[in-house]
Amino acid sequence: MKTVNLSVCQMMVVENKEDNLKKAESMIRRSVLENKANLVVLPEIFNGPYSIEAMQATAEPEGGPTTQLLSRLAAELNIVVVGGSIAEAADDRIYNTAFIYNEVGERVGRHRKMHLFDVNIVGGVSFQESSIVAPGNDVTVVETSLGKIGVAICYDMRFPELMRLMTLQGAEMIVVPAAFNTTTGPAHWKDTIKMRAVDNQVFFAAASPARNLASDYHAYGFSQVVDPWGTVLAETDETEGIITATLNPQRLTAVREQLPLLKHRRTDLYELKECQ
Ligand SMILES: O=C(O)CCC(=O)C(=O)O
Repeated sequence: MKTVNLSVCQMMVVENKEDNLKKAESMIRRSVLENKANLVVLPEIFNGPYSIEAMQATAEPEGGPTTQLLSRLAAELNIVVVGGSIAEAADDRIYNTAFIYNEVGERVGRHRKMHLFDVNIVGGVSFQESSIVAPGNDVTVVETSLGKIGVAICYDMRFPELMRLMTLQGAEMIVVPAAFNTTTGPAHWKDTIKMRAVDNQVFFAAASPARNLASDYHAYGFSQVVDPWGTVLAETDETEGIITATLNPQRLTAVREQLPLLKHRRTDLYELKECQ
């Protein structure tokens, strides 16, 4: 991989789609102009609220206004964009999808969330994502000019097998647009980010929306970028803002050489395989 300046835009997502697109555009521009980012990441479902009703209302196909904007900005600013995720209308279904664009605005990857957030936590959050969203079936590792980027969405990051598969497929950075909440966030967000980075010896960036108390779903916030040793390179609180970290490829090489976890796996005793 190359040296990467990664910015996470922890944007305040509101009801109105156009306002969200304007906000995403201005934060992507600021990431480049103020922080010299060459990789910019947005949060999960950034163009409308994270709710069943809103996802139905904001769903659009690839090539719609949201992906057009992301592609145009990637080309104009000469950056790689991991475009958070959107409700994608395709095949008469809705997917929760991240689109990834390169420096000439080409769509170089697409991740459809594989693990859907169907939970009922007593005294806390309840959500039935599968009541509207269909699951994706593909592990996503995107080859870019900056290096190999594994992309997953929110609840996907709780599944260590998926993170390891991406690592075995060459991911050097794992980027996760996410929207944990005020129940599971304080309990698990930072530990999960750290352990996925440490287990797989990758850079790990998790991008949340800012917390909007006017919406039904209270996102946790606290976006983070962590290095392959588990050191936090950048983090924030629950409010809107941009965080930026420099990812140094020598750090990844050094950690993997000095603590060779990936080489020490007992693949004679166990294996992780992709089922077709
Ligand atoms: O895993 C969690 O606690 C939160 C997951 C989530 O909010 C999501 O997948 O959108």
